[in-house]
Formats: sequence, structure tokens, C-alpha cells
Amino acid sequence: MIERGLLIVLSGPSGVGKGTVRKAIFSKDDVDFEYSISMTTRKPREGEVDGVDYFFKSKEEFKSLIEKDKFIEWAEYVGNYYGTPVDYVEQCLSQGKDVFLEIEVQGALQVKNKFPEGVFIFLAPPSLSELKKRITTRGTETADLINNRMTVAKEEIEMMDAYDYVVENDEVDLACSRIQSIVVAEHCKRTRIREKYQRMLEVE
Ligand SMILES: Nc1ncnc2c1ncn2[C@@H]1O[C@H](COP(=O)(O)OP(=O)(O)OP(=O)(O)O)[C@@H](O)[C@H]1O
Ligand SMILES: Nc1nc2c(ncn2[C@@H]2O[C@H](COP(=O)(O)O)[C@@H](O)[C@H]2O)c(=O)[nH]1
Repeated sequence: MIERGLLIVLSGPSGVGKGTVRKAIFSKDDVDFEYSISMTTRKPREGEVDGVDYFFKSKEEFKSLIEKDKFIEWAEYVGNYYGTPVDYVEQCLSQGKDVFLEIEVQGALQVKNKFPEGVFIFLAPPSLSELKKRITTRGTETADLINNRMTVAKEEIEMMDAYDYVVENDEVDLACSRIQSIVVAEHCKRTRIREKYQRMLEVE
């Protein structure tokens, strides 16, 4: 029987660098995760591609998918819906592939209820002023949206205790290494490696 893959959930406030860190991790040769592309009703930003960055949906399409139970989790975030498609994630996990989600906090907590065996990582900013600087410098949100996202960010930071790990994103390379080390450690804790040593001890 194939052992199920690991579900890795990277979450944290808007602008902390989840997307940047995720892309840096996926660019490494020694990383073998599947990225679950989310669905959203948000309009594409300049340069974003449907089916690569997100599956962009209308609100009607999204609501119909909710009714058909097509999401592991979904959340309304600052006026738009975001959700993780269930079919792709289930298919990967059952094939023994590790799946990486990059989602906001309400969604991560829903996933934790459904998949308590997942690995939940909160990406934290070095400070609130640095967080605001990062969202502002990215240049994708209006001043109002930046303020809304900062209000939500403070509530999200209060939820960090619900996660298995908190990783500070002070430098992208350091944050990537910390996350990769967590995944390696989690694999070691689980059956793959433990069973190998158990079999060795049985033979002794
Ligand atoms: N360690 C870092 N140091 C400095 N700047 C960073 C760091 N990580 C990310 N950034 C910058 O911060 C901005 C926000 O990053 P990013 O878009 O990856 O955040 P996010 O958490 O994915 O945001 P959202 O949740 O809104 O999608 C980008 O301009 C990115 O280049
Ligand atoms: N609950 C979910 N949150 C998601 C999902 N995909 C992305 N996100 C998060 O939403 C915010 C806003 O994203 P943005 O692209 O508009 O800046 C951010 O925190 C994302 O991580 C999802 O499927 N479910």
C-alpha cells in the first residue's frame, strides 16, 4: 500500500512573503512537492496567469463549487473568495505525493480540522512595520486595501499558536531552509523512516 503524502500548509498574513518563499522553495532541485493552485474570485493582477497563479472564477462559479463540496477549505478574505480544490489534493496525497498549500489563516484552521496530521507552518514577519512596507512596496493594493489587510494581519498573528511551527521570514533563503528542515524532520517522525529502523531491529 502506498503511504499517503504529507500535507504542508504555509500560512500567515498578507505580504509576509508566502508566495516569494514558496516560489523559492519550488525552484530548488531537491524539492519534490506538488503545489495546489487555489481558486479565487479576485481579479488577476498584472502578470498573473489563470491556471498558474490561481484558477480565476466568478462569484457564481465559486459559490456553485462550494455547493458541490469541491473545496477542502474556502474563506472570504477582504471581499473575495479563496479556496483549495479537494480533488487535486486528495489525488496527490493518495499517490504518496507531498502537497504544499499557501493559504490564509481561516482556511488553514479549517484544513487543520480536516487533516490534523498535516504540517502547519505560520510564516511571520520580522515586525509589523516591515510587513506594511512589504505589502506597500509590492504595489498591488490600494491604500484602503493595504489598511484592510493590515487589520486582518494583526488578527492572524494572534492565531500563530494554533500552528505546529512559526518561521520568521527575515531573509527568503533562511525561511526556505527552515521550512525544508521542518519537512525533513516531519518525514522522519512519520512511518517511512521509523519503519525502516523497526525492520532493522526485528532482524537483529
Ligand atoms: N524576506 C523578505 N525580505 C524582504 N522582502 C520580502 C521578503 N519576502 C518577501 N518580500 C517581498 O514582500 C512582498 C510581499 O511578498 P509576497 O507577495 O510573497 O507575500 P504574500 O505573503 O504571498 O502576500 P499575499 O498573501 O498578499 O499573496 C513582495 O514584494 C516580496 O518581494
Ligand atoms: N483560505 C485560502 N486562502 C488562500 C487561498 N489561496 C490564497 N489564499 C490567501 O489569500 C490571501 C490573499 O491572497 P492574494 O493573492 O489576493 O494576495 C493570501 O493570504 C493568500 O495566501 C486558498 O485557497 N484558501
